[in-house]
Amino acid sequence: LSNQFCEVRSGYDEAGCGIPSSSLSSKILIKGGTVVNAHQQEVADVFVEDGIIVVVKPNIKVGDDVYVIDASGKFVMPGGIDPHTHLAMEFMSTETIDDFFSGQAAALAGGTTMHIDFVIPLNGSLVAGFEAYKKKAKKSCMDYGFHMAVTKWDEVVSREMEIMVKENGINSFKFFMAYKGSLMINDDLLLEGLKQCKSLGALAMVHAENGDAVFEGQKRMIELGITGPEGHALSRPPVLEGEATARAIRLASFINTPLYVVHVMSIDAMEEIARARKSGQRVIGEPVVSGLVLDDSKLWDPDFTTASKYVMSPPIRPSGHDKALQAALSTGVLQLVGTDHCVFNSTQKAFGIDDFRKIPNGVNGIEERMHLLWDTMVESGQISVTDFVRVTSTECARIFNIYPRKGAILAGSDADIIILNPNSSFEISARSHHSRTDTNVYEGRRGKGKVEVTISGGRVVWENDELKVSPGSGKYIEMRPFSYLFSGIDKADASYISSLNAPVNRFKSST
Ligand SMILES: NC(=O)NCCC(=O)O
Ligand SMILES: [Zn+2]
Ligand SMILES: [Zn+2]
Repeated sequence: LSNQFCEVRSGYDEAGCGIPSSSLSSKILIKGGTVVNAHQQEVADVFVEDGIIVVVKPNIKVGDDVYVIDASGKFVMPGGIDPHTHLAMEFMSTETIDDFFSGQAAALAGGTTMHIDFVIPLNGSLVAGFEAYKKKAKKSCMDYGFHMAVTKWDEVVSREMEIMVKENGINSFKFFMAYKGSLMINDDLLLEGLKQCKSLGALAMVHAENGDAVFEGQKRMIELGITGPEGHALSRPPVLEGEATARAIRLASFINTPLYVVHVMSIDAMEEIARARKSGQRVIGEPVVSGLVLDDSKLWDPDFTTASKYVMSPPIRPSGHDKALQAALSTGVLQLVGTDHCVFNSTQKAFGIDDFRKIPNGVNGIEERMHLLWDTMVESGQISVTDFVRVTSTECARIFNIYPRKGAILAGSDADIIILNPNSSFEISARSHHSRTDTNVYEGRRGKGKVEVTISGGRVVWENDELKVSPGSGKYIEMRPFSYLFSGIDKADASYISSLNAPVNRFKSST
């Protein structure tokens, strides 16, 4: 029954959960673990009360009313923050199978304690989209925030962006450069959006693929009779991701505002980001776990259910891109890791059995991200344990301006904490995962390092392979504008203007 989870409403322990009710105590002491922050690691105890970390130091003494967890030999780390998810998203004529409860329950079982989901406007309206997502998120069992997509442009949308930032706790807007005919925007809109983001101190995010060229590529595949899942990848090659990434970077440079490139899947896109960052531009690159650990080979699998589960955009690339993205993450070219968790079950994927263009795009990852990254990056020696915390949690909190409330094990931070045993191991399967989908793109993967305990908002929600989660216990985390990425932008603008060396109104008549 390991893929079931107990729903616990505060105050009682449902029969069969198997977790001592003392773990529901509002006071927790984590003893003797190695506490890891992005800036340092040290052996210390962590004392939590009423959802907040109260003190971090060695040898804390407590009374009998405290639930004590022995973490010796294990790592005590900030819960993961997934910057990129789609729960209960209406997309490609269907809706993702994980909602804000099942997706978050899966996240908690894998050591992620906060995620930032993308609000999709309703008929272009940001306010209507926000209201709809607020309702969807009522069943949340962990903390969450929102990015907002912008899919059309007029004065109303421009004003709604301001309302989102000033009244609704949103500090990032996503522009889809692909999905022609649905979410896709053009350069004109992107420029307007970048300007408005800059003036509001909000971060512009892009899904970078050339949507017009993808449309052409899809026609080409269909004309060639390539209708299976491999046609998806062949219709949108890396060059189209590189082109759109370069274009978005140059437009952001022209406006002089920071840019965040979501789901960087190819060497082509990564190299554009590397070049821009080398020149001093503020560009953030987010690889997702599928791009880091998978290659495209399974798209050619003779079984449609198997092949179609790998369809996502941008596509999972041929072998070689994965290793290059790992290297870029370990050297700081890319800064944080998301999942783009956007799951459809095999029945939904089968909508595209005759035509890959109808396969709903998206893969799982919210439960698997922390384990796969630990195994792939830390166990292999590519990154340190402190870097693991940085790329899975702290950097996300900094970029979206919620650090050190989130992303740290410090006195005063929210008690979102995981305990990872480096000597234990994990195995991934759709039979045991907590997502509602019936397939898993990481099926059969095993690795070292296991999240044994997850504490969310000061409550033990995952222990002994059992989940104890309650709908409605998650909080909406408002995110303020003008993160560190905006510091100094005004000075750069001023020096740009003085560098123009062009007189104002030089030939304009004074009359
Ligand atoms: N990535 C994907 O295939 N589905 C989710 C929507 C998006 O992020 O583009
Ligand atoms: Zn996208
Ligand atoms: Zn996405």
